[in-house]
Amino acid sequence: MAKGKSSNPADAFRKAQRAKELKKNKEARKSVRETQTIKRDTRDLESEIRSLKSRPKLAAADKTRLESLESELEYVNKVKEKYVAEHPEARDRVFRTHGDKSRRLPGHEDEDDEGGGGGRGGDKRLYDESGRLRDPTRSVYYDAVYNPFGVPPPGMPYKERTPEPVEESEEEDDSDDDDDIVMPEGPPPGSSDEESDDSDDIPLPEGPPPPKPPPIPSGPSNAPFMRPPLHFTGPPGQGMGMGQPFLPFPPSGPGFRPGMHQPGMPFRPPPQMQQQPMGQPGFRPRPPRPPRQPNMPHGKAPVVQDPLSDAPTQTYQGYRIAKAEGVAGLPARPGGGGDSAPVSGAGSPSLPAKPDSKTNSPAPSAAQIAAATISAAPVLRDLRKEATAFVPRGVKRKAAAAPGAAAGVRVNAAPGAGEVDADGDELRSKREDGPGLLGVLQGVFGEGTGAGTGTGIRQNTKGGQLSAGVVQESSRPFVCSNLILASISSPHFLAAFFNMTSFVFVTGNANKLREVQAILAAGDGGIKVTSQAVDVPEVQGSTQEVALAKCKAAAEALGTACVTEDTALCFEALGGLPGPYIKDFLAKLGHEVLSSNQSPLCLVCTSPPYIPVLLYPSGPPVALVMTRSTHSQYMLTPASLSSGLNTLLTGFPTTRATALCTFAYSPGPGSAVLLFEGRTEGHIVPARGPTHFGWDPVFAPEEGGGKTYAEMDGGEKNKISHRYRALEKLRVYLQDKARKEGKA
Ligand SMILES: O=c1[nH]c(=O)c2ncn([C@@H]3O[C@H](COP(=O)(O)OP(=O)(O)OP(=O)(O)O)[C@@H](O)[C@H]3O)c2[nH]1
Ligand SMILES: [Mg+2]
Repeated sequence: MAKGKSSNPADAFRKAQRAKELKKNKEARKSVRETQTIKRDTRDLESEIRSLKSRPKLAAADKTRLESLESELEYVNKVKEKYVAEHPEARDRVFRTHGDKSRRLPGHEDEDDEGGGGGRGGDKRLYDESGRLRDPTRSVYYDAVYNPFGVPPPGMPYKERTPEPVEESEEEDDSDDDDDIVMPEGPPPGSSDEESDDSDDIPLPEGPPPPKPPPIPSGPSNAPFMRPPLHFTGPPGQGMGMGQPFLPFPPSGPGFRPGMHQPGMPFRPPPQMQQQPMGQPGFRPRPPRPPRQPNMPHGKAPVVQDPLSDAPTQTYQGYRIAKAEGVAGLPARPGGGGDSAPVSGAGSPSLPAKPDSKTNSPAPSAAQIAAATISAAPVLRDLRKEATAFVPRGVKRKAAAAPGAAAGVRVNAAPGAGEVDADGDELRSKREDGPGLLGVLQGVFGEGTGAGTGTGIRQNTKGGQLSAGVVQESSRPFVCSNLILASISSPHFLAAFFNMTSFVFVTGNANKLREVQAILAAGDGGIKVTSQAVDVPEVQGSTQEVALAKCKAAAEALGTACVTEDTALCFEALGGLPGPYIKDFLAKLGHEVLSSNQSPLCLVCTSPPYIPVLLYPSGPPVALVMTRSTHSQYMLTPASLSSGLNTLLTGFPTTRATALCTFAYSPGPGSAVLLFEGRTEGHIVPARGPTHFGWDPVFAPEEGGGKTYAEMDGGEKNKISHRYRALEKLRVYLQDKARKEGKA
């Protein structure tokens, strides 16, 4: 592989294309510059040179300036000479300075001398008597549809666009006409140009000059402004002034203005009116200018946009349109028959179709040519097309795919968010109804009834908003907004609005406290418990007396409201004993010695006959205590009352017992104490189950299905226990009390 060359043929091709393009652009720019140089008017240059030379003494700066001007003039003339050598017929248009009369064709010596001001003749030559521009198409503001008079916007100075070489020559022709200069015989200068896509040079047509234009029918000479026809709708190749009959224009009444298109009548503007009366020698009808294409600058659209050119910038759209329609559709200009108007064959059904080079359509006949009409239909701009000319291709493709969407193919920008309807709007599917906040609250606090009292939540519609009410005794619902509902879960709110209260439970028994908390937690809530261990003396007496004394002492010790609890286990057979003294009994006796889950006790008699005796704890509560009576003999004696709480009832006809719980509430020191009792009936049975809480193993409640308290789990016991029943009464009291206090 050669060094420095790309191994990628695609890259190499791209580079070659790029180089080719750059070269072409460079040549195009060069060509444009040369074109501008060729058409440059050197009179100002020569005038300044003469002025400088006429001075007796030149300063250094003036000398430099003179040299620069001379050098510049020499360069311009050199370029012009070169061009004239290739296009001799263009000599007069190229050399038109005062100092270069020698270079001009005979008969043109006086040209430009009359103008005085040169150039474009000043204001008086710009405007006609009625103050309108003689040639509005030269105005940079000219638009065939929107500004046919070329009037500058308010506050803006009038500016002329830079003419193309061809137009320059026309311009000169026009000025010649204006100056009443008799034109020499021969082809008009304007016919020397040839339209071409390639603007690299100024091609001049070969062959004979075009014939003289046909006579123009006379029109109203007092027409204030006549615009050249916009469209020549004759067959291609037959431009104006090609010997074809020029169709007469419809008569125009006084005050006729371009653009006043009468309905149902094709608009055919009259030919350009010149100051010189038509028909006089020297009069040459101005050839029609090509109509301005939408978004195209005036005049021809050069294929290559020269950034250095002072010509109005041509838009891309204009270039595309010119290339696709205008330039491609321009007829060949045989021999240069003056400026050609774009030919439209497809625009009118009465006109012959434009010949297609691909299909080798025959050339239009004379009849077709004769039937050609000039159309001045306004050029309608497709603004939408213009605006979207630069839309990226990818977007266009998507837009082109849009009809598919109409056929049902839709893009859901939020998949999963839901179905869309025919209009693409999301269909709001009904969500499954959940309990919602209201439902949750109602599940917790109940659903308040309309007129009754009690606590509950119910929906209330007010002002379209979901509200909730708490039905209380007053039957006056508390209405709150959704925002307040959101804060209902706070304990403070619950305590305040649902009569939640708390109390201090004075006890030294952890098992008691645990059960109280569990019972309250399993209930309908609303009561918080804190515990305090206070060593208070327990008096003797009935359960009530003991409970009252205990609570009173606790309240006084604490100096505040409190709750105490006292438990009694009352054996029926013993007249209610141990009752409130069960704690001491339990402490002394404990549980029974034998229990069903213990291994059989093997007793061995050490005296003759030494018969081993196996004793099992089943059967009647017979407990035998083996005592040594002699040194060689052991005796089995009943255990009797000597051991175990459950053995207290041995020999008694009933084992029935009552578990009694008494809660005592003191509102405070010195206040009356309230008692709340709960009872659970059962039997004293041999101990079964865990032994961690008092006499639970030996108490079998009647509702327990034969189980002892100890054999039940916490939940089971707390539903039927003496403590639960007493506590429930206390809760109801405290909540009612709180409600009443809250109400007050
Ligand atoms: O098996 C049991 N199941 C129970 O449900 C239960 N409740 C109380 N007890 C026991 O009965 C005596 C009560 O005496 P008691 O009321 O004076 O209680 P206490 O002194 O332990 O505490 P407190 O007085 O500080 O509250 C104490 O030995 C408690 O252990 C229970 N035993
Ligand atoms: Mg106690």
